[in-house]
Amino acid sequence: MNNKIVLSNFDLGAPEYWSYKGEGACNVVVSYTGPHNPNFNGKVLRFKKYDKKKIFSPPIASSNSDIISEETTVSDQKEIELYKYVVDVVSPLIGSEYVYPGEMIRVDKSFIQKLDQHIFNDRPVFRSTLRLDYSQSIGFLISDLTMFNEISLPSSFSHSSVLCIEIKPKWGFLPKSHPYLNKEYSCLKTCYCRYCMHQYTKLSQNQISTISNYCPIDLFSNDVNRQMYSIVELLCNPQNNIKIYCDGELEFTGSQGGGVERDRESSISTISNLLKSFKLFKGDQVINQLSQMITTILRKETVLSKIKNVQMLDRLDIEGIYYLYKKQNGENQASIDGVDYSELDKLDKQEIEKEISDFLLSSTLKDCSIMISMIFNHTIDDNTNLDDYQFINSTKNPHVQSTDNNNNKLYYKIGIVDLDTKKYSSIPHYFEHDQNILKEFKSNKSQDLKTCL
Ligand SMILES: O=P(O)(O)O[C@@H]1[C@@H](OP(=O)(O)O)[C@H](OP(=O)(O)O)[C@H](O)[C@H](OP(=O)(O)O)[C@H]1OP(=O)(O)O
Ligand SMILES: Nc1ncnc2c1ncn2[C@@H]1O[C@H](COP(=O)(O)OP(=O)(O)OP(=O)(O)O)[C@@H](O)[C@H]1O
Repeated sequence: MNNKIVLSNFDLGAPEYWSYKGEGACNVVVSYTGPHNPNFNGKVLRFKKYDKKKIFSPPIASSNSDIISEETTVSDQKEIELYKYVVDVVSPLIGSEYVYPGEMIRVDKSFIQKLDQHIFNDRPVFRSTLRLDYSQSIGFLISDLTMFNEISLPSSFSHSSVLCIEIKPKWGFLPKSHPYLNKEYSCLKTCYCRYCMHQYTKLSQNQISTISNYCPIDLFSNDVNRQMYSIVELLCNPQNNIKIYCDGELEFTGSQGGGVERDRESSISTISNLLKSFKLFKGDQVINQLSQMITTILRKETVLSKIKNVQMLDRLDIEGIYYLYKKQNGENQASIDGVDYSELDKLDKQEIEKEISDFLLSSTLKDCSIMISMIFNHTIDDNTNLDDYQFINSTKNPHVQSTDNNNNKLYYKIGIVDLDTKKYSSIPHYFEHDQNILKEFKSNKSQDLKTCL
């Protein structure tokens, strides 16, 4: 295998050629909207934001023999490590067909500074306090997963809009019961999923205004009705878990995703009107038809099971991992009555390292997003039977016959984004966060709340 990573030098043109596309907690993504350029059409750039915790990042000579470059900063080194992690570790586990690591490119610092100013007013206010990291000189040039540029579609699709649904599914499994789990909460922890419990903390901190009925256990369940229900609930209460792009533009998300705060009815009508305006859907059943469409695509693919399998590398739960973390760091472990750590004490040094690295890998997949873009050339109405449609993964079938009858065909592609590494040093925070979520949930959940099993 060729391990050399080439840092390509591109003239990215004027910062004004790039438009704000989206962002999460750590990265900003811009898409190319400048004059025709085969290097950039249908591509996005992903840049890191300034990391508050970073103390100092002087330029240093590259010590990494895998890298072909003249000079890299500490901040750049992190990006290079991230790239290698996605390509060498994550991609083989979740399937290279779903991973678009893109190309690592060298970027002029003044470009980043100017781009930062250019996009500032388009960014959600609650995110915009963290500016782009001016010390970086590396960016990622990635295929725009909201579009279909690199795939040749039949000419009858040339006037159809591209619909892209992005889902941040979160944790799709329940932990096993372990003898070292905090007894006060262990019954809750094994019956209610992390997402559903976390809703109560988010509500108490005014991050959300209503508890969502979306449950990741439904989405990952493989039960078609539970899956469809989960997508409907995501659409009705989007928070930061669902986004809708039409022709590459972000048109709908929740307030936590950078959108407007809406109630259930308003979300339903906004989505229905939006998809009707793009002539993608018509009638009264837009939400149900859309959720069936997404469910059908996900069920044809292995993306959910692959994500869940990696998430389940969290075998010991954060309560076990934090115990091992403290042991590694020589911290005193207070013995708690009735709590049995013997299972953990049996692990040797290598086994502890393996459990912790698998836990961090799992944490990456607990926070990733799935982008599903689709294109179809007939408006879907209430009478459209989606079972009559042929759902075609366009990346697996790139050679489309233009003479085919394309009336009942829907082409889609899927990419998983945000596969960033999670930090070892975050383990104490993860433990504290976990216990706070459990505490808040225990004091506020109603007696008759249905479990996530
Ligand atoms: O811990 P969680 O489940 O709240 O996840 C965090 C996300 O919150 P969410 O619950 O999805 O709203 C959080 O998302 P938001 O900033 O809330 O949109 C980040 O993705 C965060 O990642 P990082 O630590 O900044 O790399 C996520 O932190 P990690 O736990 O993945 O490190
Ligand atoms: N390849 C891509 N094509 C199109 N849009 C993308 C692509 N990658 C990311 N995006 C958009 O940009 C947004 C932010 O990207 P990303 O999730 O990587 O940021 P992040 O800061 O790492 O997120 P998080 O808060 O989850 O850590 C995504 O939610 C998605 O809408």
